[in-house]
Amino acid sequence: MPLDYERLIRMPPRETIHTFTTRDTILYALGIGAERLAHIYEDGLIAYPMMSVIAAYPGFFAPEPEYGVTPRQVLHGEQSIRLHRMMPAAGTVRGVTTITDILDKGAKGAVVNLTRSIHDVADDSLIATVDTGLFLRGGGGFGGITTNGRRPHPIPDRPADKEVRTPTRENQAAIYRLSGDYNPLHIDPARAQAMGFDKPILHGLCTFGFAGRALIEGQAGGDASRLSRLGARFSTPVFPGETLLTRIWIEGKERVAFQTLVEERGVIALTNGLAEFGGPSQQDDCVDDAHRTRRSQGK
Ligand SMILES: C/C=C/C(=O)SCCNC(=O)CCNC(=O)[C@H](O)C(C)(C)COP(=O)(O)OP(=O)(O)OC[C@H]1O[C@@H](n2cnc3c(N)ncnc32)[C@H](O)[C@@H]1OP(=O)(O)O
Repeated sequence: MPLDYERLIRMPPRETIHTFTTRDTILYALGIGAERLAHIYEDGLIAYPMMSVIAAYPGFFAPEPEYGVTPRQVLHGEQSIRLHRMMPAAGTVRGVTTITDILDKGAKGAVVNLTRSIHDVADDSLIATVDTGLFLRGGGGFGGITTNGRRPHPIPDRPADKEVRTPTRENQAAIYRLSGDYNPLHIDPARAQAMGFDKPILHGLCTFGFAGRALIEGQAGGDASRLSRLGARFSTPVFPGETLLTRIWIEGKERVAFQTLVEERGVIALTNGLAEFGGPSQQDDCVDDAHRTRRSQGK
C-alpha cells in the first residue's frame, strides 16, 4: 500500500529530551563491539561520535497506522552524522526530528528522509546533525518526486588502500538493542521471519557503529574525537556473529570513501560510505580535561 504522502510530509517536528549517563555511553560502546578502555571505563570516558544516532532518538518511526506505514515495511536505508562538537559522555540533550523529503521509488518502495539536530541542554550548543533515510518496502506509487538531487558517494574503482576487520558477536543485537532500539526484528525469530528474513538481523545502526569504529581504528589511530562526519547506504542486512570487513579508500588528507562487507558471505552491507576526520572545527573548546589527558597519552 502506498504511504499517505500528504499526511506524512505534514508530520510536525518531534522534540525529544534525552538524559543519559556514563553507563548508557558504555552500553552503547559495547553494543558496537568496543574494547578500548577509553570507551568502556567511566574514568575519563569518551563517547563515540556514532552514539549521536541514539541521542534524542524519537522512537520507532511512524507506527501510527494513519500514515499508511506499517513497521514491517521499514528498513534502514541510509545514515549520516555530522559532529559539530564532541558527544558528551553523559548529560541531557534535545533533539528535533523533521521529515525533509519523501521519495517515490515506484514498485520498489519509498524513501523517507529525516534530519535531527541534537543540542546540549546545558548550553544549547549544537552537538550533531543526524540524517536518516528509511526505505519503506511497498510504500511507493503515490506520485511523488523520485530524487532529491543528492547522490550517494561514489566508491573508487580500484583496490582499497586499507582493510579493517571487526567481528560481531552472536549476541550483538541483544546488547545493541539495550541502547533504545527495541524493534523485534532484531531479536525475535518469528517476527524476523514475518518480515521475510531467515532469522533476526543486526540493527543497521549497529553495523554503522562497527564501521565507524573500524574507520577510527584504521584512519585515526583509535582517536574517536577526530571523526567529524560519517555516512553510508545500507545494501544488505548483517546477521549477528558475522565478521565485518571495512575497506577504506583515501581521498584526501582528512577524507575517505568506504564500504563494509560481510566476510563470510562476501556481500556488501554498507556502501557509498564517506568519512571525514580532523574533528569538529571548534573541538578544542569542547574537549574535557580527562579526554585531553587521554589524547596526550595516545589512548
Ligand atoms: C527499522 C529497520 C531497521 C534496520 O536496522 S534494518 C537493517 C539495516 N538495513 C538493511 O539491511 C537494508 C539493506 N538494503 C536492502 O535490503 C536494499 O538495498 C533495499 C531493500 C533498501 C533496496 O533494494 P531494492 O528494492 O532492490 O532497490 P534497488 O533496485 O536497489 O533501488 C531502487 C531505488 O531505491 C534507491 N535505493 C536503493 N537502496 C537504497 C537505500 N539503502 N537507501 C535509500 N535508497 C535506496 C535506489 O537508488 C533506487 O532509486 P532510483 O530508482 O531513483 O535510482
